[in-house]
Amino acid sequence: MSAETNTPVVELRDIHVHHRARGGKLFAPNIVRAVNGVDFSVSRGETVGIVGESGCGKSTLASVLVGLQEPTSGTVLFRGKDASKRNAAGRKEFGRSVAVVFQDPSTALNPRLTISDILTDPLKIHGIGNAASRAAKVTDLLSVVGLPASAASAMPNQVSGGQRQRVAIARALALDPDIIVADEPTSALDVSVRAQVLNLLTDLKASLNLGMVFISHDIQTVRYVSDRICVMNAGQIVEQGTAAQVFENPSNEYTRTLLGAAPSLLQL
Ligand SMILES: Nc1ncnc2c1ncn2[C@@H]1O[C@H](COP(=O)(O)OP(=O)(O)OP(=O)(O)O)[C@@H](O)[C@H]1O
Repeated sequence: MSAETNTPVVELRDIHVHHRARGGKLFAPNIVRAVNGVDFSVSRGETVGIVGESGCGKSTLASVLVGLQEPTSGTVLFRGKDASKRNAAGRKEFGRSVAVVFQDPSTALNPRLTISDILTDPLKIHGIGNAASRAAKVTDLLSVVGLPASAASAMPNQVSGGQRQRVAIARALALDPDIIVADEPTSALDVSVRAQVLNLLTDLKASLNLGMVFISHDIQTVRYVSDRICVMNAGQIVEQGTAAQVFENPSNEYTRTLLGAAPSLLQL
């Protein structure tokens, strides 16, 4: 891990992601501008919230941030260097440094692997350690996310939804990342465990000095965890600032609409 806190680990410059949608014609396809000119950065030690309604491009932006999706145009910088110009080792380093936690742990975890195998896989893929050190790492990871060591031998469907999301978080931590991108990490969970998982993420971010990108449609949840908030609408970041700035003095009409429609943390 890098000790620097202020240099962005990932920086996006004028990112566009366009998808071909259904319909249209061969020479006149329907184009969805899922992300439409976004500048964004995240450093260690900060939580950046991305909030916006369903379909505004949050998940597409997340997949560019973690290197799963190539933008149609624009530049992704990883530790200050153009990620697209990195060699295989550099791309592997990107994958190691920026981890992702998806919305639904039931689909994000391989149901045929034990939890131990799920946590060991990233270490094997990156050639880290031997059998003994990996087993010790699994025990460590489980403890960090508040699960007993005995969970290692369980299958994902033998633990609760909240525990499964803890396993997904442990997997994200396996390679000692700089940044965790959490895409609606509590939305698929029972209301009763949402706050626990949210608190786990914020505690881990603080204790490990991680950078976190927290993506949600719920502006109150984003406010609870974020140092800085980006409001997204129709593929663009229409407002950004500290939680206080965005909540107390929103400059954009869309932000005011979101705030007006915001339910509350009671939904957690
Ligand atoms: N592979 C794809 N092909 C075509 N259109 C896509 C594709 N992926 C996303 N889109 C479209 O791009 C837009 C942005 O989608 P995206 O999933 O990034 O939004 P989101 O804010 O994360 O929404 P949600 O919270 O519902 O996932 C939507 O209109 C979506 O239908």
